[in-house]
Amino acid sequence: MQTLNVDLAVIGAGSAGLSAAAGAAQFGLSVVLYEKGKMGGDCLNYGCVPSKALLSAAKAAASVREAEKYGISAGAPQTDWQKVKAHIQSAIETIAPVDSQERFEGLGVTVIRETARFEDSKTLVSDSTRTVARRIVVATGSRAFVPPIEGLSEVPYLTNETIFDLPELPEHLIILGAGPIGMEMAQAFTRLGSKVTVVEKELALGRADPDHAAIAIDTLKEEGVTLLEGHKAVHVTGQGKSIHVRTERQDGSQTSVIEGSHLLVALGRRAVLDGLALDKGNVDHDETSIQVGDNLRSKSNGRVWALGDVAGREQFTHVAGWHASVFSRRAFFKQFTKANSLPIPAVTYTSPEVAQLGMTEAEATECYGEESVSAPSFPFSENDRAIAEGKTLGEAKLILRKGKLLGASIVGEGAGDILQLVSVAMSNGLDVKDLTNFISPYPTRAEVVKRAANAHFTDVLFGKNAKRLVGLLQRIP
Ligand SMILES: Cc1cc2nc3c(=O)[nH]c(=O)nc-3n(C[C@H](O)[C@H](O)[C@H](O)COP(=O)(O)OP(=O)(O)OC[C@H]3O[C@@H](n4cnc5c(N)ncnc54)[C@H](O)[C@@H]3O)c2cc1C
Ligand SMILES: NC(=O)c1ccc[n+]([C@@H]2O[C@H](COP(=O)([O-])OP(=O)(O)OC[C@H]3O[C@@H](n4cnc5c(N)ncnc54)[C@H](O)[C@@H]3O)[C@@H](O)[C@H]2O)c1
Repeated sequence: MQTLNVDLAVIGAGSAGLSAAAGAAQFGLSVVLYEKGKMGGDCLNYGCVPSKALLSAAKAAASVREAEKYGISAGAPQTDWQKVKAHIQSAIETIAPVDSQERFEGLGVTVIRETARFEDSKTLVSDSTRTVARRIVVATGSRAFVPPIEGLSEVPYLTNETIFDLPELPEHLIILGAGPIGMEMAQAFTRLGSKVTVVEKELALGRADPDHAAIAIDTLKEEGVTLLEGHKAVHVTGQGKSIHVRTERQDGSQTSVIEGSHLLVALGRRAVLDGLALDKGNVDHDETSIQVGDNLRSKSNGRVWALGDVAGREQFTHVAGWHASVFSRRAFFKQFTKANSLPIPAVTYTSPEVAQLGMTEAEATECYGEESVSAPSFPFSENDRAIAEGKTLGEAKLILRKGKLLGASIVGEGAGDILQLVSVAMSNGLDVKDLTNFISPYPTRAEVVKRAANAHFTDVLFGKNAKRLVGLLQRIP
C-alpha cells in the first residue's frame, strides 16, 4: 500500500470531480482522483450524452415522417436499432478522450481506478493507496432510485445504466416516472417505433411552467405516447418480455393494469453514499445527500466538500461544473461564491424543448404576490424564423418584478439555447430593459426573448403619455 500526501483528493471522475481535479491541477496543486467505474461518470456513459444521441436519432425519424409537409417524399422511416446504438457509442467515444485517465495524468493528476472510502477525517483509502489530503472532494454522483414498489425487484427492469445497451428496440416500453428522463425516453422510443406508456403519480414535467409543460406533453401524446398522469405504480409482475404494472389513483379509486415488453424505472435519483465510510470521515449525511450549506462544504468536517449530484441539490451536469467552480473560487481564491449565487437553468430536451430559469411564474407570485409580478410573453407563432421553418409551437415568457428579472420559461424548438440570453442577463444583474437594448439578428428564434421583453413596455411606449411626449417633441425643429 502506497501513501500519498496531497493538496486535494477527489472521489468520483464524473462532471463534478473531473472539473474540480482539472482546476486544482492547473493551479499547480497536487491532486489524487479516485474512480471506481468509467471515467466521465453518468453524463458521458449513462446520462446526457447517450440520451441526447438517442434523441437525435429519434429526431431524424420524426423529420422523415414530416418531410411530406415540406414537399419532400421519403416514405416511412425504418429504425435499425443496432445502428442507432452505434451512433450513441460513437458520440460517447468522441467525447471520452476529454474525460480520460490519460488526459488527467497529462494534467499532473494521479488517477487511481479503485473504490475510495474514508479512513479518518483527512485520509482516504483504496486497495492500493492511502491518501492524506488537505482537502477532500466527494463527487460520487447519484444512481436511479428504485423505490420499494411491490414485485419490482423480481422483474427485469431497466434504468439509465442499461437502456442504451438493449439488444433490441422494445415493442412496448412502460416507463415509470414522467420527469425529464421519463419524458425524453418516451419521445425517443416512440419516434423510433416502440409503443410507449408512461405512468406518473402526479403531473408530467411537474417542475416546469405548467402551461409550457402542457405544450410539450400534448406533442408527445399526439406522437403516440400514452401518458397516465395521477397514476401511481403500485405493483409489478412478469418475466422475460411480459411485464405487468398495476397502477392506482392517489385516492385508491381507480386501478389499471398495463402490459408491456420492457420496463424503465425513471423515478428520480439517489446520491451514491454507500461504501464511503462517511462516519469514519466525520462527514454528516442522510440517505439522500451529504449535509452541506450553500458553500458546499461539509457542516461537520470543514476539510470535505460535496459537489454535483451527491450535494443533494439540482442534479445537472452544468450544476456539477458550477459546483466545481464554487469550490475552486472558495478553496483556492478565498472568494465567497455560493452554490445559489447564479440562477440555475433546467432544460428537458424533448421536441419541443422545455427550458426553465430561476423562478416560475407560480413561485414568483407566491413569493411576491400577484400584483407585483408580471409575465410578458411572445409566441413562436409570430416569430418569422419559426414560421419559415414550419415549427411555430411554443412561447417565451419572462418573469418580472418591477422590471427585475426573476426567471424565464421557454418552450419550443431550441428553447435551451435561446434561454442562455436570459441566463447571461440574470447572472450579470441586467434587467428587462437590457433585453430590449441590443440588435437581434433576423430571422432568429432567439428574437422571441427581445419581443417578450418589448411586450413589458408596450403599454408605456404606446400609451397616452408617450403620445403626448412625442407630440411635444415634434415641435422642436
Ligand atoms: C438519462 C440521464 C440523462 C441526463 N441528461 C442530462 C442533461 O441533458 N443535462 C444535464 O445537465 N444533466 C443531465 N443528466 C444529469 C447528469 O448526468 C448528472 O447531473 C451528472 O452526471 C452528475 O455528475 P456528478 O459528477 O455529480 O456524478 P457522476 O457523473 O455520477 O459521477 C460520479 C462518479 O463517482 C464514481 N464513484 C462513486 N463512488 C465512488 C467511490 N467510492 N470511489 C471511487 N469512485 C466512486 C462513480 O463511478 C461515478 O463515475 C442526466 C442524467 C441521466 C441519468
Ligand atoms: N435534460 C436534463 O437536463 C435531464 C435529463 C434527464 C435527467 N436529468 C436529471 O436527472 C434527474 C432525475 O430525473 P428523473 O426523471 O428520473 O426524476 P424526477 O424526480 O425528475 O421525476 C420522477 C417522477 O416520478 C414520479 N413518481 C415517483 N414515484 C412514482 C410511482 N410510484 N409511480 C408513478 N410515478 C412516480 C414523480 O412524481 C416524478 O414526477 C432530474 O431531476 C434531472 O436533475 C436531467
